[in-house]
Amino acid sequence: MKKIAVVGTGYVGLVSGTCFAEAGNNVCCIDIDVEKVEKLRNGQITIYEPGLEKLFKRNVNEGRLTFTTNLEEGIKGQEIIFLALPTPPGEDGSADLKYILSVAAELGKLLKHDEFKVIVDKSTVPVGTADLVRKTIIANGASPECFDIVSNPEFLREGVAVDDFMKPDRVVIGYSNEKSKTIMGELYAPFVRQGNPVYYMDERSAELTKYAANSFLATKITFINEIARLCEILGADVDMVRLGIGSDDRIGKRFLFPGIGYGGSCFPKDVKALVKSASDVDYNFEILKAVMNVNAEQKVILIPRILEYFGGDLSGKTFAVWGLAFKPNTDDIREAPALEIIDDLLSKGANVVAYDPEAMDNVKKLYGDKIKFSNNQYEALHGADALIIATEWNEFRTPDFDKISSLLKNRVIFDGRNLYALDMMKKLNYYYSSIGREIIK
Ligand SMILES: NC(=O)c1ccc[n+]([C@@H]2O[C@H](COP(=O)([O-])OP(=O)(O)OC[C@H]3O[C@@H](n4cnc5c(N)ncnc54)[C@H](O)[C@@H]3O)[C@@H](O)[C@H]2O)c1
Ligand SMILES: O=c1ccn([C@@H]2O[C@H](COP(=O)(O)OP(=O)(O)O[C@H]3O[C@H](CO)[C@@H](O)[C@H](O)[C@H]3O)[C@@H](O)[C@H]2O)c(=O)[nH]1
Repeated sequence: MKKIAVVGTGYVGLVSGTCFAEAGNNVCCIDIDVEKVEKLRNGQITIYEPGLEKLFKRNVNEGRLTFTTNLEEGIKGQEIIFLALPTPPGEDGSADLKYILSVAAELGKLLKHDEFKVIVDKSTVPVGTADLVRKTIIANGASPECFDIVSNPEFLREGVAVDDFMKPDRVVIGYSNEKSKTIMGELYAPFVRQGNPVYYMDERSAELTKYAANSFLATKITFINEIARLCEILGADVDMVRLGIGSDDRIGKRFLFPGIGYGGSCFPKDVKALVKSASDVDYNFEILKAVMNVNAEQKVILIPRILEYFGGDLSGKTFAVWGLAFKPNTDDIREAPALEIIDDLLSKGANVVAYDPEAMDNVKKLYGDKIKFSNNQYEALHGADALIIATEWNEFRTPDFDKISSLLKNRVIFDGRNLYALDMMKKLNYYYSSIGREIIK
């Protein structure tokens, strides 16, 4: 059993804190957001993540998982301190380290000379941050003997975060001190029983591993999105091409689904930050610059198609939008393609009625009454001129097409996630435009 503090109780902090507690550790999560901590203390979960609530409630009830807003109280007696703080893009695209460094400065004042604590960067941070955190802590009064820094990037995906955390493909630990390596190895032992590796490496390699992983996956998605564009021009079907290449182990089937671009809180900001890190050392990361440009176009690739279908004028038209979250099984709308599509439609004078199983509350906070929200996927279709599918929630995969046809003004679907078979859409007599496939007219 380890005694752990997790500073920052957002997505990563809450998932990792809960999963560490589930493995029998004593975990105190710290956040400056008073309202959030109050809810969590009362056993109320603050994010939608399948499978998390049950573990969260069990560990809160059994006293292994506690919450506070007070850093000093939260780290008291804890041997490992995780930093799960935001690293949003700054104005120049670089990861903004203000949250990490302000907590590091506070820790410098709080660390006691007669205790040893391992301070772990769980946030996604640029190469050199471990050094910077170490220097900041020392500059604020802590002696170098009373702490060590470890870089332990997190690879969980939203929507399947509990599984990703409990059974990680790999754990990456960047360290410079044998004592910390042993402590981290003991902490992760229950999570790597599946035989998956723990890679121990230097801190700088661990920091770069995280950016390289996300940037590679964003590149893979962007590659298939460009193949999809080519398929449309050449009359090929991207879903066939995807299967044809994905069954080669060297390429792999995963993360090869074409769509309306990658979004979320990680890929967009991490690709941008790696390009900036590279340019800071005079390296021009050309592939990633292209990835960013292609993805920006991909997010709104449906708009010219919609315009063309409606003869260039969307004013007064009403669009039903299914899916607002950046991907299914989450309520997260950060950098969601749906929002860019909605903004574009509104700017062209169209009306939007949206439905998402989990993300509507978050969108309401941003849009107020600029768009309408419906109680279920079918209600959104009443009198709409077309349906736009932006997120591949399971419940959109096999809908009642009779119902859709009776509710929509026209049988028109723009599908950003390739949910339906072309043959079926032909039979149902729809105008159906998807990504990298024939348009059914
Ligand atoms: N979301 C993901 O799926 C994911 C996965 C892997 C890695 N990451 C990385 O993990 C880091 C955290 O991401 P997130 O999505 O959990 O962020 P988040 O925005 O959901 O949560 C961050 C939390 O930190 C809190 N906070 C801010 N300043 C604080 C302070 N001084 N003291 C205590 N708490 C403070 C905020 O109130 C918030 O609750 C980022 O670097 C991100 O890139 C995220
Ligand atoms: O074949 C695919 C797979 C994903 N996406 C899109 O890519 C984005 C990101 O998806 P996903 O990676 O599943 O979600 P995240 O929760 O953002 O997870 C990514 O970002 C996290 C934060 O760094 C990392 O920890 C994870 O390993 C990494 O997968 C979403 O918009 C998806 O719609 C596609 O378009 N096609």
